[in-house]
Amino acid sequence: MTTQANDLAVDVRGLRKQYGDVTAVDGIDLEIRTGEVFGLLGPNGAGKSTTVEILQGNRGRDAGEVLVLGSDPATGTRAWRSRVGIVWQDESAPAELTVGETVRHFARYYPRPRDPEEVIGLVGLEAKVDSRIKALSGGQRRRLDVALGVIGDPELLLLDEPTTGFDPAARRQFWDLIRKLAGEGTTILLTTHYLEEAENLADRLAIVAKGRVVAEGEPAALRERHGTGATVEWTEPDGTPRAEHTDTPTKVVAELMHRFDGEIPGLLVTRPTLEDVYLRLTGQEDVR
Ligand SMILES: Nc1ncnc2c1ncn2[C@@H]1O[C@H](COP(=O)(O)OP(=O)(O)OP(=O)(O)O)[C@@H](O)[C@H]1O
Repeated sequence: MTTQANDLAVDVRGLRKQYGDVTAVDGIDLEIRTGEVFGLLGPNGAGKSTTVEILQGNRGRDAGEVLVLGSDPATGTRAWRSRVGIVWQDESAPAELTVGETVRHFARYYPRPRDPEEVIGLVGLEAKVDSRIKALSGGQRRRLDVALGVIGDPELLLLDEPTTGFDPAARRQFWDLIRKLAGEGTTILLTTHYLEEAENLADRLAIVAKGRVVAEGEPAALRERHGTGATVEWTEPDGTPRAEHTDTPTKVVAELMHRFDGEIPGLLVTRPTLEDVYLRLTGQEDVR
């Protein structure tokens, strides 16, 4: 099936960005379909933030074609900007203002904003509407950042490492929020270091390493495609644990059955996890 150009919220071909001697983005292609949650997953320094900044129109590029909601971000108009929601890292909203004041204030920048009270509810900050920003926890602060990112009712939301520094409970609450926004039809691009986050949220993801996309697709399909073989583990009669990596696990198990003449002690057959695939593709196998 070919994707129509107008089904794409983001269409990137051959993107390159150099900082002096450092090649941050080395020929990235990306297609993000309207309505999907897309994860850009990769280790530190892979080029994720640079890519997102270029999509936001906040950073120039050295080469490549980039269309975001049909426009080149480098020449994006004010009307285009109002259709793209950006969740800034370390948003510098005035600390003395309350949550309610801040969201209502930002709403005035947009031609067709969402209702501020509804957005505060959406991000789960109803109880904090009269709290000053400086009194919010890190996770609540991040929710406010998302509220400011969606107050203009964007078609596309760009989130750069939205949950870095969250505790596990805050991360899960944040995932619910992203799913809610996706359920309303917002196209979402998020970058993350966390494989679990990408696997839980993303309809499709691209794994980036050293400025290149090394794999792309639905999480389950990536595991299928790149996670070859299986590991068969068992225990020998003298108690020695054994493991064999193989492309034909059924054959190995059949041979073991024959040798043991029935039950195989400690039998375990495992396929590579997406984490194994990710670590291999990003050249981090040794960290396990
Ligand atoms: N303003 C800059 N000036 C010089 N080099 C930069 C600049 N911004 C990023 N880089 C370099 O470009 C490369 C890619 O950085 P980038 O921040 O895009 O990666 P990232 O995948 O977002 O990493 P992280 O997960 O650590 O945020 C890195 O080597 C980084 O040091």
